[in-house]
Amino acid sequence: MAFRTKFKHSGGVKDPSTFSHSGFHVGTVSSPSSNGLFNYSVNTVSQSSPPSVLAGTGYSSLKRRVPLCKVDHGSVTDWLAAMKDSSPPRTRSSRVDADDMEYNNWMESYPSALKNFEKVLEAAHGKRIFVFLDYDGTLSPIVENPESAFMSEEMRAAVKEIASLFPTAIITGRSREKVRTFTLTVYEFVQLPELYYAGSHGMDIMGPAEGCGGHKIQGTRVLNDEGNEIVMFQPASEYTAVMDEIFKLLEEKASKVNGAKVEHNKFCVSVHFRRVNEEDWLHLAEHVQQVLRSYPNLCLTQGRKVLEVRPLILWNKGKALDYLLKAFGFGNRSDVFPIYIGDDLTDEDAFKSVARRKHGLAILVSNVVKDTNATCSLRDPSEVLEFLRSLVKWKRRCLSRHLFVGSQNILHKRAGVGLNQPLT
Ligand SMILES: O=P(O)(O)OC[C@H]1O[C@H](O[C@H]2O[C@H](CO)[C@@H](O)[C@H](O)[C@H]2O)[C@H](O)[C@@H](O)[C@@H]1O
Repeated sequence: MAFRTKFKHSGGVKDPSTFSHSGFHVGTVSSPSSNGLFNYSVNTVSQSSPPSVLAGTGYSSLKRRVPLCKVDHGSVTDWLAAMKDSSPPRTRSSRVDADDMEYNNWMESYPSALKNFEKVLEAAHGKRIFVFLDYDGTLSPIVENPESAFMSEEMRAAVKEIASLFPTAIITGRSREKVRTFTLTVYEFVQLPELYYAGSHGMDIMGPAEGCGGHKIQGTRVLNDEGNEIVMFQPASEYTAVMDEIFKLLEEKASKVNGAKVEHNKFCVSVHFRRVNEEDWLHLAEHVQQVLRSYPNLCLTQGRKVLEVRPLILWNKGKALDYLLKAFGFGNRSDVFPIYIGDDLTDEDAFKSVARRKHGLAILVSNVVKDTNATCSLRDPSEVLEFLRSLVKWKRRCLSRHLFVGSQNILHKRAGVGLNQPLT
């Protein structure tokens, strides 16, 4: 079974693989292979055919189209509309029946990866699984204060086990390196040295140094604390100073808006509006837009109640996933099976990257209806935990079966019996 999606992208975009981010763009994207102009208007995700993942579970057409990407400086009211679009005001507990029905219909198109776990295994059969995890909203629940988004000990234990069985990386908007003493890095939240980390939405990668088919991958080789060679790759390294500058400007502007919070995530500055009254959102957006006007080489993307300013380069979580697979030595292999789990707009680039591959699984974490390039879903981090545990259990079963067959063969050999003959 192939885990691939076929989506129609509208808004004048021919090749979704060329998107740089899911978000607003301010200015143009420079690409070495283009004339520097990368013009498109609105990237919407819509479905024209059912995703083939977990085929047979049925399909209900979802007519709604939600813009994922607003391009050009646009009017600030467009920004505001998108801020509201991506911030469903109600929680599931307070949703009315009609919404539940809509959600159930949606689940037919994006079936639960947990309820269909056997099908997941079937699809992954004989392939090498790589696990990619987003952090906020995937491993940790969304909370009011970004500094308190801790993952549970159970989740940490499950991720640790996953990493002992599959190459595993965290791809997050958070900072990988310490930028400010009082801001926690993603590593300080996860605390697992056995993982690889890509911070700043994939723009700050610490990955394995194996390379693909003997070819060296881009990046600087360094030794980690365990003495292993790793590779560091920062495609936006020349933006370090400008990001420091923009952080200061945005922090100053945001201080005028009650509840706004600005986070320095190294190659991305996040302006949080979760604790800002809705009537002040426009005010905040205006401030951000005003600052950005003087920085045509930066762009704005959007996450869960957060506006994120980042370098305008052709790099995103999807590119980071591709880079890491290459770094693991599996860039061009057809037997790789990446599993990517994420909850946010910025994860859509990674979902697209998985969809472009022959095999793999893109899982959206959501308990509300969302347009997405993922092929299946999990409701919330507690289901992510269950899914990871199932994966661990299954892999352990496979390994012990292997071990059992291996030891049987040794016994057969010792007894001088043919390998396929039963021992009497
Ligand atoms: O790529 P991710 O790992 O999902 O990180 C994206 C952003 O996540 C954080 O913000 C989000 O989670 C906060 C804590 O639950 C929540 O308060 C906020 O509203 C969300 O947007 C993080 O603070 C950002 O720096 C990340 O870029």
